[in-house]
Amino acid sequence: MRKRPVHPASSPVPAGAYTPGLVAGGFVFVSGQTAEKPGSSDLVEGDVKVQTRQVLENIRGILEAAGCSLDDVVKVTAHLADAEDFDGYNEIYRQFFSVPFPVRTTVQSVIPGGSLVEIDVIALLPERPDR
Ligand SMILES: CC(=[NH2+])C(=O)[O-]
Repeated sequence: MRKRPVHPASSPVPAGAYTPGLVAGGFVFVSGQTAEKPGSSDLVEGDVKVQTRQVLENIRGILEAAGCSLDDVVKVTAHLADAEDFDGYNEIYRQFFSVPFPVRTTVQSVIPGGSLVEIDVIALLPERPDR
């Protein structure tokens, strides 16, 4: 299969016409994740730190279901509803990634649904002879 969908039961229920993750061409592409609780479409309650942690846990679950981890992430795009939240978001982000950090873009955006943060990533799948 040229595109393998990744949709673990633990990931939030997609709120639109997208798949949580797609494996293609040796990469895992993860859709923008908001701070929804696992298996739900309800947002976790809390500030940008709480929400960033939830978003990154959601991304971790999708990557693990695809066969890789946060250590394999090469590209991150993050949207903050309020640029003033940058420091709180960045503090939590640093707890999930280590040097060499993925390349990253962080912008302020209008995020539908009320999440304070939305993040999408691209990760490299570890090489395996059967893939
Ligand atoms: C939440 C999301 N990824 C979307 O595109 O609606």
